[in-house]
Amino acid sequence: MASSQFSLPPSLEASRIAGLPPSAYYIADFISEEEEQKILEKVERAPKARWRQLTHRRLQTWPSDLVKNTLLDGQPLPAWLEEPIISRLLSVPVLPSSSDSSGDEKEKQQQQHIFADSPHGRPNHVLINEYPPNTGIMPHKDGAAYHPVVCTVSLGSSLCLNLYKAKEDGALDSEPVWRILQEPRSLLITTADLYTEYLHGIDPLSADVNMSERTIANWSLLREPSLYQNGENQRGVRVSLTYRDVLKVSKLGSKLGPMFNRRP
Ligand SMILES: O=C(O)CCC(=O)C(=O)O
Ligand SMILES: [Fe+2]
Repeated sequence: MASSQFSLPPSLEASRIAGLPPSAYYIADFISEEEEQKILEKVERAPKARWRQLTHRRLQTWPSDLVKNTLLDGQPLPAWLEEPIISRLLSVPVLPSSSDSSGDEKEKQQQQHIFADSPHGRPNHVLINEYPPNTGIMPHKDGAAYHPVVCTVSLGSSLCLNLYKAKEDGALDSEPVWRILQEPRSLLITTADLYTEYLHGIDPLSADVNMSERTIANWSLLREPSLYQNGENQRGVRVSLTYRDVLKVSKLGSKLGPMFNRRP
């Protein structure tokens, strides 16, 4: 069987998830099967010390853990997390190209790419989470360390991400307001209100159920909705790569004095 190829939309606008607060985007075939396999191998072969084991889930952080919400400048991201994902991410304009050349500066920037407004103009940090069936992540917000653009590439298996609205008193409705199905090789981008006003989480289930055009926000953007015609998704091991721009990067070298601060 020929392996699948990636396929990008002309602009993110074409991949907007309708019915969600602006802006969330879903691209089903962001990477090819071959690229997916290469990345999964790298994740699995990372040195054991790279993994942090939580009760049910394990994770890796690249290039390093944050210290007080700060990324210590030093190591760049490894090549296998840079290519092809970051350049592909930055190659998709947010808005369709307009024939009107008199567009203002703001509009031009938005046309560039999804990280055009972030402090470093690109993601500088990747969190890798591994979810065997029956594992998930509690509803949470991603907090103040990052620019509010989250790009998640899914590998290995499909599962549903739930979005919750926090009530005035901080309590949480038990039912999600929306569910997004993330297929392997897909890219999900969430920004703005979805970052600041809503929580996201993954239920620890062996299967996602009750899925349909009515209950899954990105149903019309799925690669293979026919796989879920009975409303069910049996989960396998799903690995996610979460790309973000950490706002604060500490120039450790400059604190150590001029000897350490020379750049070739
Ligand atoms: O795996 C995912 O899709 C979500 C991960 C997540 O929410 C996080 O790491 O903050
Ligand atoms: Fe998160």
